[in-house]
Formats: sequence, C-alpha cells, structure tokens
Amino acid sequence: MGTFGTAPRGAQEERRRERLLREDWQAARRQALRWTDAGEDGQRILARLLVLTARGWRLLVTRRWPGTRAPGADVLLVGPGGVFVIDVTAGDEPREERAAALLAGTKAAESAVAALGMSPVAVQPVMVLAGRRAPTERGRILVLGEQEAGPVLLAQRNRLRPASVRAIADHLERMFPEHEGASVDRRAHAASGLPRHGVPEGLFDLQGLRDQPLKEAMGAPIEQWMTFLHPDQVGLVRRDWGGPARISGPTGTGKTVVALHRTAHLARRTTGRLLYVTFANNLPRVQATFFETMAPAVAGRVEFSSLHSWARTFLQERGVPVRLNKDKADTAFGLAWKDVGREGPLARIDPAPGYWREEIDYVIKGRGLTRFEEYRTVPRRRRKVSLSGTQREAVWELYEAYASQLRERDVHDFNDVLALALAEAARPRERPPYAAVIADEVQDLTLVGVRLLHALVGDAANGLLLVGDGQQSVYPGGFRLTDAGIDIRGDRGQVLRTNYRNSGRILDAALTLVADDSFEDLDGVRTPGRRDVDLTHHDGDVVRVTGATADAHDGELVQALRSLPAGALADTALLCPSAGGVSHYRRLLERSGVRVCPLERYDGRPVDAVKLGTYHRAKGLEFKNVFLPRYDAGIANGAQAGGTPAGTQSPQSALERAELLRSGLFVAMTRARDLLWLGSVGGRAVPA
Ligand SMILES: Nc1ncnc2c1ncn2[C@@H]1O[C@H](COP(=O)(O)OP(=O)(O)OP(=O)(O)O)[C@@H](O)[C@H]1O
Repeated sequence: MGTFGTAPRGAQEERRRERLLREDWQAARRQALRWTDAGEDGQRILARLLVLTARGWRLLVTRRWPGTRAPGADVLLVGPGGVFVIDVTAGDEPREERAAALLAGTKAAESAVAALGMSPVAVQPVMVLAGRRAPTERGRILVLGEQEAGPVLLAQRNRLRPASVRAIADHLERMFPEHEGASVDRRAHAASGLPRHGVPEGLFDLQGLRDQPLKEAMGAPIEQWMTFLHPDQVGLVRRDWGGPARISGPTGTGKTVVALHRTAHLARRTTGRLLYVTFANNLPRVQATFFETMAPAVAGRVEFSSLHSWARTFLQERGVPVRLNKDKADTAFGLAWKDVGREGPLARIDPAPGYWREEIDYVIKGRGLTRFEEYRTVPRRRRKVSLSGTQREAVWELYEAYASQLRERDVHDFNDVLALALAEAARPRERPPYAAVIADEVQDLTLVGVRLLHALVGDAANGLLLVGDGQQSVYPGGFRLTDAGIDIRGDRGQVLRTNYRNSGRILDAALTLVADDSFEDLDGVRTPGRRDVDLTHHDGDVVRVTGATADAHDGELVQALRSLPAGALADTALLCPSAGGVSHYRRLLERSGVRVCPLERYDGRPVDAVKLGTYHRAKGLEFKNVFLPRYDAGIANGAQAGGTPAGTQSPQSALERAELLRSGLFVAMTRARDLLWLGSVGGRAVPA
C-alpha cells in the first residue's frame, strides 16, 4: 500500500528513471553534434546509440566519419546481446553499396572476435535507417528504423556478462584503431555551453526504452557455449569448404556444438533452407530448442529432423506412396526365417534370427545392395562372424524371401523408405532443396542414408557436413565415406581432440571399458579403443554401488536420487540398455515419488525431473548426473542378447554382440559430466 499524500514507490522510481533517460538523451544529442560529418540524420541515430552506453553497452564510432565510406562499420556496439556492427544510413543513400560495406565490416569484426573464441552467431550486422520503419531483414542484416534501434537491441537475448562486454569492447578498440570509444556523459550538456533545451524529443522512443530494463533483468544469460567456443572451433565454424566436409573426434569434444554454430553461420550467409539431421528422434528436438535460443533470427530456416521422419515427409511431399509398417515387416521377416532360415546353415552359425535380420538391414539393404554379386565380396565391417561364399548365398536367399514377403504384404521397412527417398532425391531438378545439410551422429546412419543426404546438396561448397565418431557406433555393419562416393580431402576432414564434457575419472572409466575394442573411424582409419583425448580438468566422480539383491540395488538407486541437491533432477538422467529396463525404473521412480520425464518427451527445455530412457535415446545428449542401474548385467560374462539361449551362439557372434553392448554402455557412460553412478547386483562388476 502507498502512503497517503506521496506517490507509490514504484511510480517514483519510474519517474526517476524517466528523468535520467531524458537527461541521457539530452546529453547524447549534444555530444553527437561533434560528429558534424555524419549529418543531421546520422547525429540523431548516433545519439540514440549513445544512450545505450548508460546501460552497460560500449560504443565505438568510426573516426573517418563519413570519410571514404569504404568497407567497414560506422559503429561497433557491444552489449549483453552481443556485438552489433552498425551502418548508419540516411534516407537517400544507396542501400546496396551500404549493405556490401556493412557485410565486409561484419566479417572483419567476426575475425577479430574469433580470436577470443566468440562465435559469429553473436555478431549481428544492423542497418539503422533515419526515420521510423518496422524492423525487417535483408539477408543476414537486421534493418531497423532509428526509433526501434534501442529497444530492439536491448531486447536481444542476454549473451554477454558485463566482464565479457568490457573484454570484447577493449579488444575491438585495439583491433579497430580507426574507431573511438564514446559514451554518454550526463554532465556534458552542462559543460558544453549549448542550450539545455531546444533538443527535439519527439522522435525519441522513451516508451520503448523505459520498458526494457525489466525485460533485461528477466532474461538470464544464455549458456556460454552458445556464444563462446575455442578459437580453433570458431575457425571450423567460419571456414569455407569447397565441398563435403567431415568433423570427427572422440566423445565430448564439441562436435555437435561446432555443427550447431556452423549451421547458424551458414544460415546467415544464405537465404535458403538448411537441414540438420541425426539418426535418433529426440536429439533433433533438443538441438532445435538450443538453436532457437542461440540463433533465433535464422531458426525458422533450419529443419531439425531424424533422417527417417524427414525421408517420409520428403516422399509424401513428392507424392511417392510410402507404406511403412514395422509390425508387418517384422512378420514378413519372421515368415522368411521360418521358410528358409531356421533349418538352414545360418541357424547353425547363430540361431538368433535377429543376427540375420541385422545382416539384411545393415549390410545388404543399408548399403543398398541389390545383386548377389555385390554382396558376395562386400566387406562386412564390424561383423565378426566370417561367412563363406555358400553361407553368403544362404543369407541372400533369406533376403530374397524377406523381400518377397514384404511385396506380398505390400509394405515397406525403414530401409525401403530411405531407398525410395534416395531415388527421388537423385532425380534431376532445377534447384537443390537445401543450401546445406548437416548430419550429426553420422556413424549411426546407413550408407544409403548418407548417400541420400549427399544427393540433396551434391558436392556444393559448404553443402554437406558429416559429424560423428566411429567409437560411438552402436549398430552393426558400417561403411566408409568413400563407399558413398563422398570425397573428403585436405582440410575438409577435421578432428577435434579436447574433451570438454566429462571429468577425467568418468572418461577414464568409459575408455577402460572399450580399451580393447579398436574401431574404424569415419575416415576409415583403425583407431585403438583407448584413444588419446585431451582433458579440460574438472572434478567429477564415478560412484559404484553393488546391491546384494535386485531390490537392494534399486533401494540404493532411489536413495541416491533422493539425496541429490534441490533442483538437480533437471540435469539428471537414468539410462537403461533396453525398453524393459526403462519400464521397470519408471514404475520404481513413480512409486518412490521421484519425478520422471521420459527421454522421448524431453526437448532440451529445463524440467525438474529425471530424464529416463534407453542408452540409444541418450545419444548426443549430456547431463550433469547420469545413473546406470544394473549397467553390467548384459556384458559381464560375454553377451547374451537377441533372445539367444546361453551357449548356442557362435563365439564370434557372441563377441560381436558383446562389443556392441559395450559401445552402447560407453555412450551412456560418456553422457555424464560430473557424476556417473554405476549400479550392479550381487557383486558382478565389469573391469572399468
Ligand atoms: N570450447 C569449449 N569450451 C567449453 N566447453 C565446450 C567447448 N566446446 C564444447 N564444449 C562443451 O562440451 C560439451 C560436449 O560438447 P558436444 O556435445 O558438442 O560434444 P560432442 O563431441 O558432440 O559429443 P558426443 O560425440 O559425445 O555426443 C558440451 O557441454 C559443450 O558445451
């Protein structure tokens, strides 16, 4: 309640702020008179920008004003919203020329701040036009009328803390000596001797600026990685590549972060659409959320999708009928196995039909093989069971029986959808549908999937970017990019080496698990499981808990989750190798009153609940705390998977399965930044 006779405190404060704002404006108008060459319009715009310096922004104005009007920015403005490279344009100036000069100035500013690790996503070219206009975009340039400039700049997402604003502005001042720092000085008008009144206020949008402090205060800064990277990473983000490129590197080395920044950078340099795909469904959703925060201006032009759902939409748009039916396809395979597999030579090698389904899915259909002659000699990468010519014939017979069952039922499986999309994408067309395609976790795609993406952009400069890590491949089969006809040479193949995610202990435990599993990376080079990774030092722990019984183990798990500090669930995941495990722990946590968010519903926005899902669904994600209950159940004594009774698999297929399970577990373990909780039952433990 306000006191009788006095204005409420809020209103008083508002009046005080308004008075200060008017004083700033008066002072700024007088100070701007010194830029005589800028003309009346330019002075007014500069005064508006000067006012921002009273709110923690730093302004650098060209000394050559208007000078040669050569490439370069009139104004560099640094504030919580980032770096703005500004062209001050009077109404009658040729806009095309100004735009070209502004973009050249922006590039120079991007190069300058890249040395500090600042991503180009945080550098925005702006054209401020004399007179009032609605905001528009001109390519990557934000075009603002002079009255909108202040409010729009203040309303940008908060990316830089005051110390960063200072450091960046100081750096720019050093790098651009032809610019001088200027700030509003409330005492200036008194000292200047100029009349205190007589400055036209009509054009100054007090309302817009008055509302902004509230909005500013409400917006917590976005995450650091959305603005700052390592300078080497920024180099990759900005690089011009003459054709398809690849970024690989061990887990947690910032591959996805670089891919997202590069996507934003490319989107700002074109007017076309971009496609960002991965294999898994939920990862693109999470990445879309992050992208919207870090690069809102271009988010509308980037499609984030799983490859399969993208392919289905693409075919639908092109009028190609798709009859995807997983259940019917499973039935088709079951019948084919019954007819030609179960009693044949394949069952003696591995009686699990799943093994042979994978052979068809990944080695035959995944690679787009359509003739036995191709299959007879194809290298079956990551498959440990070697097959003789006769055995390959038996596989081919199974494949043909499956194909005929699918035809009979008139259904497609997932591989058929990609093959149809590839045929459609390979048709000649006037314009490529995308300016660029970025594939994350590319090691999980099939060869047909990668060919499909390549077909969308071909070998265009900066067209295709493949990002991934062969060590995190969790599916059988495998291929080399050269098999897809993608020629990545010279500096278009890049490897990141510094892990920024995991604490040393966590990474060590994960690498110990796969130490003996050498793998072929995307470049086709065989790499030892315990590979060299540079660590950024931060603390973190691996906690191992063994329960004498399953119940005791689960009790420990609930206890550990409950003892996390308040709010920590938002950055916590509980991951299981199978859907069965997920259901079990979902029931357990719900019974125990621990909030749960299924990973398939998680979209990257903070939610105060444990994210629960399979190892595969967690691909590409990360959490501060990761809980892996009964983590060693499947892998302790060699693999028993795919419903195969113990002892009936060939030793090679058991080895292969064990390796895939270790890869899945490796991925799950490396999702943890600070705490990795490993639970086992009955003293079983994997050396790690
Ligand atoms: N230069 C950097 N400085 C600080 N942190 C960084 C830097 N680069 C990346 N990170 C952080 O490292 C973590 C891992 O990044 P990212 O998810 O991009 O790695 P990745 O290589 O794609 O991992 P994975 O292959 O395991 O999915 C993220 O938290 C990211 O913010």
